[in-house]
Amino acid sequence: MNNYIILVENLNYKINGTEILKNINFKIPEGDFVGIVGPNGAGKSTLVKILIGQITNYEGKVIVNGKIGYLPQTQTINREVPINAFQFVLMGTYKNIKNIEKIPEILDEIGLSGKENRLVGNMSGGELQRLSLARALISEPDILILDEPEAGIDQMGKAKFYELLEKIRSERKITIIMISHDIGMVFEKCKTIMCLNKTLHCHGPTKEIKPEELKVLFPDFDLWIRGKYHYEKEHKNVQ
Ligand SMILES: Nc1ncnc2c1ncn2[C@@H]1O[C@H](COP(=O)(O)OP(=O)(O)OP(=O)(O)O)[C@@H](O)[C@H]1O
Repeated sequence: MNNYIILVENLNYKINGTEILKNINFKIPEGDFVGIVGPNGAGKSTLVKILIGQITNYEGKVIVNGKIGYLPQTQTINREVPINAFQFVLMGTYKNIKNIEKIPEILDEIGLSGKENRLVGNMSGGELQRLSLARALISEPDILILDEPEAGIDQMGKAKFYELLEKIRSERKITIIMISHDIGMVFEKCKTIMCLNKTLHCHGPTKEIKPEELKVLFPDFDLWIRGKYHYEKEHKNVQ
């Protein structure tokens, strides 16, 4: 595969002599929707910090062929800061203040049309997640990277958010990389799965990865699979 938007070769990263990531190799093609799964402490957030340039003292080759929009976990957002939705999205314009004109359009795209004046502190977890998405999109990224977008959102909010992500991916033709602990949703929504536990345990198209392959990494995996079937049975036709 020659066409890639991200290339990682022989990546190794240690903290105080402890191996955090070991000999990681992968390519991500343009337009992919990748779910990164792995147990707690597997190195998922560390890998993302390397991709977004927050960690630089690694060994190996990391090439990113595009602009990244990053969504941190919603819980890291300080709701006490008295700003409204418009001002929150404005933060994402960073070096390109001209994009300010696109804020109403982007709020419309993420389903918060006309909510410019709503205080961020009064928003639900799901609304805040979508607003973070707007903040990341305002810089018109080629790659969207999300860290556990399901954290703090109820099941229905999650399903809607994943549908929105898929719509944005296909309409804007961007690449999405998402860390997730929701294996059921990852199997359902992502095109590709990357399973990390210090080394890259497996990486490939979702339909070619067997849930059993992930069992060794997730002791309570059966629970997640049951959750997936519950979702399919109970909520499939709910909009
Ligand atoms: N600044 C740091 N100093 C020491 N150890 C660290 C530091 N940052 C991360 N680690 C360690 O690196 C390992 C990987 O952490 P990381 O946060 O990348 O895992 P993760 O897969 O994202 O975990 P989780 O699913 O729990 O968020 C963990 O063992 C963690 O304790």
